[in-house]
Amino acid sequence: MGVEIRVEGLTKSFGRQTIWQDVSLTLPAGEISVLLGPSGTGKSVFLKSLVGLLKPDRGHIWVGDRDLPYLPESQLYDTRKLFGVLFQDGALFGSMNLFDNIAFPLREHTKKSESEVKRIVLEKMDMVGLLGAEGKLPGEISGGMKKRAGLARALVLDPEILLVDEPDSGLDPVRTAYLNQLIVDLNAQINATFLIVTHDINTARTVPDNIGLLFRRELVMFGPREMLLSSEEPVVRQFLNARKVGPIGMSEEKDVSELEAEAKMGHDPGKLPPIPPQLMASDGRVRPAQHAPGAWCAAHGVTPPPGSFIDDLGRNWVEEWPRYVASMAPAGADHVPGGPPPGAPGGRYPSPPPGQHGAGAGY
Ligand SMILES: Nc1ncnc2c1ncn2[C@@H]1O[C@H](COP(=O)(O)OP(=O)(O)OP(=O)(O)O)[C@@H](O)[C@H]1O
Repeated sequence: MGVEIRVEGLTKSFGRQTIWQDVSLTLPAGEISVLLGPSGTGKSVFLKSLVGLLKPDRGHIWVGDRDLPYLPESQLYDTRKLFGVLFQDGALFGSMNLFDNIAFPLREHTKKSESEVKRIVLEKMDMVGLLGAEGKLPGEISGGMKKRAGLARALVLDPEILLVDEPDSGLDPVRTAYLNQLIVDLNAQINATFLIVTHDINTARTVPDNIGLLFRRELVMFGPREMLLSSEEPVVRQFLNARKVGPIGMSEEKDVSELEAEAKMGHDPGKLPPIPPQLMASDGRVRPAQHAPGAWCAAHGVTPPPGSFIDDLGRNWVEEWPRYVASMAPAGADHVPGGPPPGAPGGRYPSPPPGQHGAGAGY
């Protein structure tokens, strides 16, 4: 199970430029969180601060009982091994083939034998669907393959925390959909704590357990996906619905006169769209940290927008969920007698741990 990361009052500036201030949030262990924000709001700076590549001006980053910004170099080095990071461009070495790129952290940070290195590299390449491409150079493969190679490299030290910076950058919508599925599948498999920075609204709406939004040098909101997707807060609503109406302007924020003009024109932000069902692991399993659809809304007395949690086949996943979970195999069994409920994704899923699925679990 991944570890929880607790960020308290974190502030970062470069010279006189404050990037963000007083950021506090908790990345729950094993859950997938997404960080959003207009360009330049410091999302990448936040990821780099989390992994200790940038030092904040003040505040705390608790990883277990270690406060990362204040660790002596030797402990920081150890703590960093808990993290796997996929940088925006994959950060692969151009002159090394994929095998050597992915093996790099193992050869650099462990004393494993070459046969052990080979076993681990091939296992991770298999996990991201790259088996057979070991000998290719980064310049010979597509953008999507580079991302997957970067992911395999981020996984070789079996991280407890996986940070992913813009997995969708430079990818077409279909490749983005495949990569999103891979991220959800990996979370189901390794159960680490994930934080993904993205601009892709579809990713933000369907993949994570939690969403955070940076704007005007602050973390506007961070919480369960359902909380943000049902929020009436203008910035959150504008961003998550990719609309022009709202406080975010062409170059960061609109001024008062622009907002007044918008109000005079009678522009209103419209109705909130339905909350889509969350993306499931491709074999249909419930991720250990996954919450029941509608659980946050039910626990907080929030009526989700009409049409929420209904999939393309018209099934309402709030109603479907107890049946879906109940039909799962008993712990240890591989297959569900009779298969999954009609139309449920995949046909093979393990029993979820107890206590994960009741309304309000974990909130
Ligand atoms: N090492 C650095 N030194 C000085 N300024 C920096 C440094 N790294 C980032 N910045 C500045 O911090 C701000 C935030 O950058 P960052 O890349 O984190 O934004 P972002 O939200 O990830 O943007 P995008 O969505 O466009 O990738 C920018 O103004 C950038 O120029």
